[in-house]
Amino acid sequence: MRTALVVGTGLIGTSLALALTRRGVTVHLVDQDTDAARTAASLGAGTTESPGGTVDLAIVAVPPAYVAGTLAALLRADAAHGYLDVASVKGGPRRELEALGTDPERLRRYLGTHPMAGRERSGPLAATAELFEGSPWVLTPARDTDTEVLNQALELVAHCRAVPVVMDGGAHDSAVALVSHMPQLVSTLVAARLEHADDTAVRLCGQGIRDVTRIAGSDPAMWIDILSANPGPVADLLDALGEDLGEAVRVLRLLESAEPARRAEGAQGVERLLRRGNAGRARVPGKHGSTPAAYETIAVLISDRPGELARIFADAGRAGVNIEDVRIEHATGQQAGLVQLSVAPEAASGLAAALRERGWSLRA
Ligand SMILES: NC(=O)c1ccc[n+]([C@@H]2O[C@H](COP(=O)([O-])OP(=O)(O)OC[C@H]3O[C@@H](n4cnc5c(N)ncnc54)[C@H](O)[C@@H]3O)[C@@H](O)[C@H]2O)c1
Ligand SMILES: O=C(O)C(=O)C[C@]1(C(=O)O)C=C[C@@H](O)C=C1
Repeated sequence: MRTALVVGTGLIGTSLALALTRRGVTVHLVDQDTDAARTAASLGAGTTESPGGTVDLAIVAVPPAYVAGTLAALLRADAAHGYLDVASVKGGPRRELEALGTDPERLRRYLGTHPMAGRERSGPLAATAELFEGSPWVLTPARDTDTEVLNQALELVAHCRAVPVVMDGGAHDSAVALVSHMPQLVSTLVAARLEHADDTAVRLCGQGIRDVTRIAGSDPAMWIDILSANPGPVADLLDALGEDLGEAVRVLRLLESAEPARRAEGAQGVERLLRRGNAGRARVPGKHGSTPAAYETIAVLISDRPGELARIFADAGRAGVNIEDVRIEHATGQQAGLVQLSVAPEAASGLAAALRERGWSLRA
């Protein structure tokens, strides 16, 4: 990739533009707020000059509600060879693009992505080139996504030193409901309890409450968009959390009892909740690089036809396997390449069998 167009030069757009510029890519910056684009340029993220032609990759980093409209306009203008967005929800933008009547041939050149890194602050001044380092970056290719665009996305992720994770768009939206959207609301609700709290209590805030409420400082406008695009799964999770809260209240009331047996039952109930929390917390992975995971690699031969890579990812998705990393070797002068898929060891043999069944050739 030699040239890129970044539309939306806030936190995410400017951060990835900084990373691309550092790797020698010429980045053109556009924002409906010209001050934001100028600020990004002054930080060294690229130029506000128009590309004056088709760029290699257009990256749309505007709030979720404006993603489909922005992409549709870029696609109509043939602004780039490949198109990505980075919105926090994936089902909505694609459906909207289809509903806008986007030519299916052009739609193949679009890939929905989502970097799982961010901050509670918005705008170009909050950006850093290192924002995505070691974090997952989800790619959601459709069955017919152009392989070249998928490769461009992998190049972007590599330039940002993030870790590509390939997923189906719907599975992505369910997963982020659990690991991002529900936590945002819970942090918000805990912080909201402080709004009218007594100063004597607020003065005592230590690191615990800072950790729990950091993301409560996020931009409401952005989160209205995100939650509007994923309300059902988040509401279901909060329903379940409400049951846990009910249980927490029940066992705490037991602890208030004068009867030793009821107090003992209460203590056991509290311990159960705390241990479940320990178990959940233990599953939160460190950033890639800090706790390296041992993956197994499956090598698949592909022909140089459009859509081959997207087809492998779709087949892995159907087999229920998450691809943790991917490397592609193109054999020079040959109409073939080798795709190295890294997966969790327990998933490797199942994935190999599923791919063989679907006609793929695996290299030992
Ligand atoms: N903030 C995060 O932690 C985070 C993390 C991952 C992905 N995302 C996603 O990245 C995208 C951008 O988020 P952000 O945090 O950088 O927001 P931001 O508010 O910092 O930046 C958004 C920028 O988009 C511009 N903009 C809005 N509408 C536009 C339009 N129609 N055309 C051109 N520019 C327009 C705004 O002026 C603003 O500068 C969102 O889709 C969000 O879901 C955010
Ligand atoms: O750490 C933060 O402040 C974030 O905003 C990060 C976070 C997240 O929930 O992990 C928030 C929303 C984005 O879609 C992706 C990342």
